[in-house]
Amino acid sequence: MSVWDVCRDALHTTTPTAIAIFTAITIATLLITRISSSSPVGAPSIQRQDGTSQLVPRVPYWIPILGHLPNLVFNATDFFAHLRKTYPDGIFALSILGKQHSVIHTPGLTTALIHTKLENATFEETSETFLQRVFGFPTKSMTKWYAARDELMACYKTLLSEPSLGHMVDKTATKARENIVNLVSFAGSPVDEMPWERNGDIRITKNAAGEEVVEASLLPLIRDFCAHTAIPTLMGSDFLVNFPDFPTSLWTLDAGFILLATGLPRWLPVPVLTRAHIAKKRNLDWITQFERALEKQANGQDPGTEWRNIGEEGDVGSLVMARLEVYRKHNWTCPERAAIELSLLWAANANSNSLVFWMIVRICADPDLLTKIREEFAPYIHAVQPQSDLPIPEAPRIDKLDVDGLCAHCPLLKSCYIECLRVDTASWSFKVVKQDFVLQAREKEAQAWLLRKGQYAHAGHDLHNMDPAYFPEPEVWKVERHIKYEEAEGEKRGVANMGSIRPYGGGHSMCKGRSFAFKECILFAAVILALWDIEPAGGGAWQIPKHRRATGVYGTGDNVRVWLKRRKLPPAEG
Ligand code: HEM
Repeated sequence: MSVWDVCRDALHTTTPTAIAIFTAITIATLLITRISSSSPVGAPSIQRQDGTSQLVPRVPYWIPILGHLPNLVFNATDFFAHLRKTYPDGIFALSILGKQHSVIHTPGLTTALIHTKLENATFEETSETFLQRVFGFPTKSMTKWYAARDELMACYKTLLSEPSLGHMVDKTATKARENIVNLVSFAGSPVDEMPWERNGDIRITKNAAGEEVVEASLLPLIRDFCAHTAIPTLMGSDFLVNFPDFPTSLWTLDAGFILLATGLPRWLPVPVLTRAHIAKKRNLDWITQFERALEKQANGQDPGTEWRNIGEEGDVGSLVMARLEVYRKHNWTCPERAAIELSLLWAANANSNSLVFWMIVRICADPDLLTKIREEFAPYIHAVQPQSDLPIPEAPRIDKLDVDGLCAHCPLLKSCYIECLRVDTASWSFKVVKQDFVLQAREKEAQAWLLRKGQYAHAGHDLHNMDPAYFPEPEVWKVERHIKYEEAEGEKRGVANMGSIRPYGGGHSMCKGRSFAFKECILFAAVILALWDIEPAGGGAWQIPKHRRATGVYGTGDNVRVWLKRRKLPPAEG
């Protein structure tokens, strides 16, 4: 007898009285849950003696245990927009699977949370869970992790400060200059395509004017172009030559990030999860081979012909080289090292590359803005068309590229970057509360809130970014929002800055790649727009693609098909 037969028989044999009792119990349970869940979190006995700190207001819910989980699964965006309005003081508490989660959405409280002392609240447990479940760090090696953690963290100064940051940016710029002429190669056959074209479903066709154009899917094309251009800066020039499918496998892991983070086993029949497990293993194998080659090189042995550049001064980036010393000092195995580097490569690509995609879409969708941006960056990036008598024209060439100038003197381009971080990014900072503590913004007479041990605290940066109290018409992408004009030397100069937007989190766990991310996003957007004309496939107006939630910068499920053609450039002199 099937389960269905059992249920049908049960329904037939159930008396109307039993159904009435069941319905009454269900309604009573829902009502009791709704009423009992509407008091503040925690017992009144823990209210502070001075009576100044309040318990976090709890959002009522109907279903025991699940709490607000259904709201998050089915309608998170509207649910949070409603809560932001209902709790204008900037904090409310949700219940999910019996755990209390306080969510913060005002800048003052966010600053207080991200700068709170580590003994009050910390992100570390969560990042360790990610390290093990998503990036494959062996659980049995955690003591090694604790012993080396501070030294490994200290290596991040190479990402944040000069001269190493400048070297990274220079290397990325050199590679970008080289690669951008073949953003699409017009090769006509998959074997001859550039590695970043392979996921872009490339076709050569003609536009209405009869010009040859390449039709491509924009998100995979941009994402892979950025990955193939920036990863050598961290991992050296051999890594992607040996493992050209690494970025594709990284996106597969990224698509299953949340499922991997839950710790669900590999054998569960969930295709995204299975693919993510396979991708994780493949990526770890590849990075382990890289680590073995680095180790051989460090021991004065031959790493093999496929790693011929690994020993060149400056080929592998300073962060990876600095960490190599720590790994060797603490006797880490190559698979242990690989997990840490996989987490770095994910962090370095998952957000920036999609952000460049959004910048290109938003700028190209507004032809006036595109013209102004090209005028703005013209003094810092210049490309020419070399003349030739041959029937096939030579590839264009960037003869000037000044990344510092692009970053410092192009407020409109910078404001595009900031507006995309506001609209197209949904990062949250997340902490586990380790002991009861009072959270209070620094403004005068700000309300103090009591957070309790064992709860979770989240700063929902996107809730603030979409708050009409701070950003009028928040859902509209407006580039001018972040620019202020100042008088300097008799001239009006625009200056763009982040204001209260915090896409990189803050405090102890703040993004370590933020300075590099800013420079590479500006660089990539500028080189793409300087050399290429991009329009929707088939012509016509752009449709802004719909967001699909990701871990930070949004992705999209829409296939944005575009036509790309080389811009008409001035002839090279001489
Ligand atoms: C637009 C691009 C990027 C965005 C929006 C972004 C955002 C973030 C966020 C929100 C965090 C967590 C912060 C917190 O918990 O408070 C983070 C962590 C991190 N990011 Fe980024 N990131 C970007 C690019 C990069 C790049 C290019 C790199 C490396 C080159 C990088 C390296 C890291 C690292 C190593 C961490 C972990 C920090 C830690 O555990 O202490 N990120 N990022």
